[in-house]
Amino acid sequence: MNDDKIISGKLAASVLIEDVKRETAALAARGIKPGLAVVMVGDDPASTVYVTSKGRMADDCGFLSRTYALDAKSNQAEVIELVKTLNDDDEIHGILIQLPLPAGLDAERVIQTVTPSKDVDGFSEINAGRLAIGSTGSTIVPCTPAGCALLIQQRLGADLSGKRAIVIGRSNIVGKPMAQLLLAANATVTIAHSRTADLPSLVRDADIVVAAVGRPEFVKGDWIKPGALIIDVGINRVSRGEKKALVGDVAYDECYAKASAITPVPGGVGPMTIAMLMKNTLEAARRIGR
Ligand SMILES: Nc1nc(=O)c2c([nH]1)NC[C@@H]1CN(c3ccc(C(=O)N[C@@H](CCC(=O)O)C(=O)O)cc3)C=[N+]21
Repeated sequence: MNDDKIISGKLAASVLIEDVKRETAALAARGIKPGLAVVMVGDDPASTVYVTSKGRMADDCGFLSRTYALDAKSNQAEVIELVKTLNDDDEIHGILIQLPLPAGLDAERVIQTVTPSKDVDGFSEINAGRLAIGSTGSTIVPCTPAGCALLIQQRLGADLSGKRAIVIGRSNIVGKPMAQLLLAANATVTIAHSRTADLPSLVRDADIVVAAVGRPEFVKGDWIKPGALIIDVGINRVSRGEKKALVGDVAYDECYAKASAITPVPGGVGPMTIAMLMKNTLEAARRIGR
């Protein structure tokens, strides 16, 4: 079971978490305890699971962890009010608005209410803009693409000069920031999406494939250039006969056969997302400095 073609996000995440724990203990000596607030509206079962595991991980790291579970019928003003209160709360260094928000709430407005220094998801205009202009320093990078970039770097090195990457998906949460990170690492980047023509032929040119489309087993093995590195961001719950299974956005077995390396689902990108959230919260606490 030691297949080095499989990129274990689970393992890489546990290494990151050990770092975070050590650095959190060191910050405690300066009287700083990172505080993470997760705001969830409604009771979507998948969101409940994610929020619980984020809270547990924050506790594990030695953070202050607070979860706000608001009623599904909360109105815009109530949610905004809570976010503003957290912006001003000295115990809180990171604020995460669990997505999706119920229809009827303006998610974009809620997200943009989070003060950029506490925006540990990296979704604010300031953090997205800093990433886009290649600003180093205080940018907070969205957790999922940051985790993917680290996995890519661990396999291929920090400099992707001469490599072609394709990002399938153009969301603000994954696709766009992922493309920025690949570009910053000198890759030649294509962003594909639902309106892209002849996706298979674009994928066939790519040395790095990042699939973030949200469609189960969408990327096929015969699209993959032999030796490509595949990062599967998808998490799709599907029925397999009687059973339920978790599958990614790539058809795993056939893509595995062609790839030099591939992330599994589960145990790939998911755990890296949570680890990066902890890292972003620690970093926010260190910068805020109280
Ligand atoms: N503001 C915001 N930020 C997010 O980062 C965010 C969000 N909203 N909304 C929902 C998505 C989803 N997400 C996951 C994180 C970890 C796993 C994870 O650790 N998955 C495990 C187990 C999966 C399972 O068994 O369900 C794995 O892939 O191995 C999955 C999904 C973060 N999200």
